Amino acid sequence: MDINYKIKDGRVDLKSLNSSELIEYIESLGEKKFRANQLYQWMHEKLVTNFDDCLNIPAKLRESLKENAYLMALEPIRVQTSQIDGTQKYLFKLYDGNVIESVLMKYHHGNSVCISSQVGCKMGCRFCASTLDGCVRNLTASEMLDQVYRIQSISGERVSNIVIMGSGEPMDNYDNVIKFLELINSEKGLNISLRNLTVSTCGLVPKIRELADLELQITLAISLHAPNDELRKTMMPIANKYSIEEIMDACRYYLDKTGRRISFEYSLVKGVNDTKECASQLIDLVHGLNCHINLIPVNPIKERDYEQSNKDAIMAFKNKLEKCGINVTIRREMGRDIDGACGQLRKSYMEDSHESSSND
Ligand SMILES: C[S@@+](CC[C@H](N)C(=O)[O-])C[C@H]1O[C@@H](n2cnc3c(N)ncnc32)[C@H](O)[C@@H]1O
Ligand code: SF4
Repeated sequence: MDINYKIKDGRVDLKSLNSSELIEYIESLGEKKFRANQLYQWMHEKLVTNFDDCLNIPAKLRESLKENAYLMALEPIRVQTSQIDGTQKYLFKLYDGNVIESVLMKYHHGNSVCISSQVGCKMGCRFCASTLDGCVRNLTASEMLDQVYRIQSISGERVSNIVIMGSGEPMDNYDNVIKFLELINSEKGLNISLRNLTVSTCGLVPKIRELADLELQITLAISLHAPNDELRKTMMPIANKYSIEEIMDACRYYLDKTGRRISFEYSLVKGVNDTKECASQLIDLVHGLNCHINLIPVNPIKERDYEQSNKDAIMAFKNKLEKCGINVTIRREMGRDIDGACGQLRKSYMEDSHESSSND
């Protein structure tokens, strides 16, 4: 696996190392293996953000770690809490000044965190705020982990589900995402079951197949949004590279390998993909596949002209699918009062800071 663990002034990104890599690193400093186990526990179980908080680590080793290694800790710069349902949106500053967003959603079955996988996104989907300024960089495994760790520490809420559905295309940052899955699932860390993890992709077919070969018990969510290639190309540039047929083949492969039901995300846009004809095509497309369809009333962004389908059209679409025995839900809008589509909080923060710096 080609992951660059060096970060910030060439120091080693300790939180991205699994326990055997950490042992190897600590032994390379001339220290005993049990120190690595202690350190792993401080980082991934006790969720410390500072070497000085690792109380049973000798001061000499702490100093050496400060010099040679880096303990990834995101800086929370804004937290918005919904008065309606308690959903919280977090803005975090990264070590290089970039900003990302994550969301904590509270459900009856537990707390779910939606994390970002990249700073921005290069995929260019027309409805999405995350892609408006392109992709700045991939997030490291430690930066993905720390979104969960910080949210759990700040909110005091135990996180049981994670969806990689924030800004970025996880399959475009494949190695770091796989490492994140390994670490978050680690028994020595938060030990979150892979069954409680969802990776959402716009459909990078070769990576879906690579992921299937790992036979992990995670849920694969496909951002489909259109039932035919012609329409999909108007909404998502990736449709020019991979056809829906190729995506469906990859989904069948994923299902064969993992036994996991596939999720499809379908954002309903008024007059674009919410017609009876689209519903019929979608029914034909998923016929016989063990899947679930999540209908999302599109969240309009000011930079684009897409409008949300009206309630009647959404219900008619859902009913048509249901009549054909398809598992379908309409995604509940979480945190409507603090809303903004995914990526919008970051975008408005960037615009505010740009404005205030140009007014200085
Ligand atoms: C932001 S993406 C991140 C994961 C991955 N890149 C993908 O496309 O699946 C997560 C989900 O949010 C959806 N999404 C993005 N912008 C949206 C908007 N304005 N309204 C509704 N859903 C949106 C995407 O289509 C996708 O299903
Ligand atoms: S929907 Fe996903 S793939 Fe498309 S631009 Fe947004 S983050 Fe990227």
